[in-house]
Amino acid sequence: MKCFYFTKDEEEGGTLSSRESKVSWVRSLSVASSSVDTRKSRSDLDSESRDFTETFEFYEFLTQRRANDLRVFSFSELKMATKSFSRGLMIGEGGFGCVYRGVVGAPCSDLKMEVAVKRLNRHGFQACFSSLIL
Ligand SMILES: Nc1ncnc2c1ncn2[C@@H]1O[C@H](COP(=O)(O)OP(=O)(O)OP(=O)(O)O)[C@@H](O)[C@H]1O
Repeated sequence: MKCFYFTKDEEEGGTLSSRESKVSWVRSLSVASSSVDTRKSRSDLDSESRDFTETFEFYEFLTQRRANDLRVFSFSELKMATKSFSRGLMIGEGGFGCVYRGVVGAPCSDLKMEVAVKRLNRHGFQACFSSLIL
């Protein structure tokens, strides 16, 4: 799992699509990072920025990691995937934080995947995920 720091400005909630299906993951974090829009300029990103995941620095980080063929999810995406870390979706708790059931979508597709999302305790603004094991 890969974890990231985020700012405290995350306000987005969200609902999940009703078109959810269980998918066996061959690799967690498996969606290619090529989905990152390489045409964005620094000024485009900075003018759109609301949190670290939308800054030019984070964008650079994503493009540098392109070689490993992993998709990096933003905190907003994981927050939405778990309905704002709903207690009703909590499936476990480890030494470093709680684990939630969630659903994430693949880019350019209606495919939905069930995942386990761990929200780390430190400041409460990091999260990571793996495939859901039932
Ligand atoms: N991929 C998963 N699918 C389903 N349930 C999971 C998954 N990962 C964790 N869980 C649930 O969450 C609980 C806590 O998992 P976690 O990985 O946080 O444990 P841990 O290794 O003790 O944690 P930590 O690394 O924080 O000490 C597990 O016991 C399990 O019930």
